[in-house]
Amino acid sequence: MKNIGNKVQYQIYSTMTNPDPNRLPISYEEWEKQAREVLEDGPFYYVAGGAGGERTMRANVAAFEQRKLIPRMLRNVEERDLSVELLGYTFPSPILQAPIGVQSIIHPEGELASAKASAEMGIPYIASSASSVPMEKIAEAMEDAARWFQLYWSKDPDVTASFLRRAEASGYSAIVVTLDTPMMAWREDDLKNVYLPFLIGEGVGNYFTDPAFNAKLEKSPKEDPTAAIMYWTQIFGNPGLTWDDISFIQEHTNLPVLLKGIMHPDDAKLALEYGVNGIIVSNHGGRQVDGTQGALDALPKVCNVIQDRIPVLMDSGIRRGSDVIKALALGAKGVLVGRPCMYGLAVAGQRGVMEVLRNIVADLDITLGLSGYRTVRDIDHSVLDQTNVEVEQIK
Ligand SMILES: Cc1cc2nc3c(=O)[nH]c(=O)nc-3n(C[C@H](O)[C@H](O)[C@H](O)COP(=O)(O)O)c2cc1C
Ligand SMILES: O=C(O)C(=O)c1ccccc1
Repeated sequence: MKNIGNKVQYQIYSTMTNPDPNRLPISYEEWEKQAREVLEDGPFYYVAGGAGGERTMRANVAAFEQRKLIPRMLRNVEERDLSVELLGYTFPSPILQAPIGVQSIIHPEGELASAKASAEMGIPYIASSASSVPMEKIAEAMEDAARWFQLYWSKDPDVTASFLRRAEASGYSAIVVTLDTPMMAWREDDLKNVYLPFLIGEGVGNYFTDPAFNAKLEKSPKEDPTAAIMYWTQIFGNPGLTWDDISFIQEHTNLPVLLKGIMHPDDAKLALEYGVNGIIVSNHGGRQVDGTQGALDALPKVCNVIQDRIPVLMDSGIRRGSDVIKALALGAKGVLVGRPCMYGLAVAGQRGVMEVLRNIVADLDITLGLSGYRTVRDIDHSVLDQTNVEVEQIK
């Protein structure tokens, strides 16, 4: 993706004399607005909403607003390179697609469209345990493109072990264990709309095709979907887990294990002690605990603990190129993009997700150069204004 920003800008401006009648939005706000127009209340608020009074969602955005970049001049930024190395793989940019379940409520092609968009762009795709279609179908659609599997750690250990086996067998190259969702949060929009997609059999593609899951049912999910959904609600999450259980995951996979949902520096310390291969600083896009710190604000202390021993990624609030730069400046090695991709999916399926990703990457490339950097690896906290922030947090 060398100088991709200039190429995308040129491509867009070159339609000036011959406008494209099917033009898609550019800004995050416009994508969200158009998604609102095409989705019913239930699905739209399921995606757009957060936990409680949405204070965490606002804190995520505010954290990016509060940090300020100070660009550097005259540093030859003619040839830029966005590539990064993560867990021994080289990726074209530090951007990954966040794991998002139940995409059938957003677009009929769901995960197959978003996964193909990722494959086309070379952007790693993190498939959710709660995908509408089984992980093998996503893998097939992506051919040999980079993909990780996000595990919802089931209360049924046979299901967990089976998911790990299936992910390895279908070519996923890392396991992302999401720790912040052992149960669904108090989500006011969904309660108001009386909307929970799983209860109507959406987002259970991996479970209903799983031999370990089906072995626990008297009748197959096809014969008795209600009983299968009931069993799913019992085993989906496990609030009883502790750090000592991490060994179960490590014993059941040869893939690198990343923990998603780490916010506290003491949990970062535990992640190191328990020998995981990476962490993702995240508050789940403000969908789990209302009133937490913005995820960006949790990064410096976490990175201080980790000291580059394992990669730290982050998500929750990434909307534009400059957000990516701020996250990298505070120690992240990569970032996950969530809702923006889903608004792209709602508005225009695979093409929509591709354009959302392409535009964030293009914006990142241009903003990187204009800030005085040729590669994302060169970014550090010196690009940030240190006034009015807790300087001691930034190392
Ligand atoms: C509709 C929706 C479904 C999600 N499903 C999952 C999931 O299945 N697994 C998971 O680990 N995170 C899930 N997330 C959280 C995302 O992976 C990510 O942490 C979050 O969206 C990042 O914040 P952002 O939307 O502000 O970019 C979901 C988020 C949304 C919006
Ligand atoms: O809605 C979510 O945020 C989420 O993570 C989830 C949880 C279970 C199934 C699907 C998505």
